[in-house]
Amino acid sequence: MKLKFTKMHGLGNDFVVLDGVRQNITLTPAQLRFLADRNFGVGCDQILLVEKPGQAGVDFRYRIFNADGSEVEQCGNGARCFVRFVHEQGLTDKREIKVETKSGIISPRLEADGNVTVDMGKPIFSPDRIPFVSPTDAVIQPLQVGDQEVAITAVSMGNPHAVQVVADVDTAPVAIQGPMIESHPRFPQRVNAGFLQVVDRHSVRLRVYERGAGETLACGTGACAAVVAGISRDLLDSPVRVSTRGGELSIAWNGPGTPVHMTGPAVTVFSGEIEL
Ligand SMILES: N[C@H](CCC[C@H](N)C(=O)O)C(=O)O
Repeated sequence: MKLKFTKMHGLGNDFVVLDGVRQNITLTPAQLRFLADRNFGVGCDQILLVEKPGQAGVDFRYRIFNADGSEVEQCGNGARCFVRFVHEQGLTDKREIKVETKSGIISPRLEADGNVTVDMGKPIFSPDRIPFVSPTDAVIQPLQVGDQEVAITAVSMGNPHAVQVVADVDTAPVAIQGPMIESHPRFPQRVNAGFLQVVDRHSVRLRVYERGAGETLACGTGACAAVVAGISRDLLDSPVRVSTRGGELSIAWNGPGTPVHMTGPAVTVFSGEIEL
């Protein structure tokens, strides 16, 4: 099967984007892993599949697959690339669209300056989806990681995140603790592991060891989860500039019961075809 694809990235978190509206696409986990393979395939952190919506009042459905072939609930950098893709492909002329994901509806908007703002929906504390009640209820919990006990805040942006505060992201044990937290028994669906350095109340540095992909240059939902965790622990005030290895995101959140808004770039690199 010849498959058309477009290679995109959001701050270096890179994607193979597939038009499942004009192409009938069903991919096995092995085919997904092949597409994501940086030596034998195209290479990416996630595959994004654009489909017709499954419900009224929504413009598209958006399915997200990690490089390991697992399907997940949400992808923030991908949402920004998604809206640029459907616009560039002529699948819509709207600048703001409603998109159905596995974890709910998000609304990405193409800004005049070329950036994209996404209403990422409301955060939920702890991947057990325990509803967030008040700042003091932010779930700060000890997690035994090898011979270390780390204090994490569990936040769901539709997908699960375990965020810990570190003194310096450059020296944080991301390569060691990342995989151990990702597959920790505390998180039966596995988890994305965030390492957050507070620079001041409106700026942070962040590294994320992503579930199903390893450390990426940026993680959109990870930036949302880190800012929500930081604000809930009274370390940050909205809006927050999040510096990742791939560049900067701006995240705004006005507290419990309100959605998180993320603003950042989305870049199309090239389009191609691959024989599957
Ligand atoms: N690895 C994530 C999915 C991709 C999220 C990330 N690329 C983003 O920009 O939010 C997970 O398994 O939940």
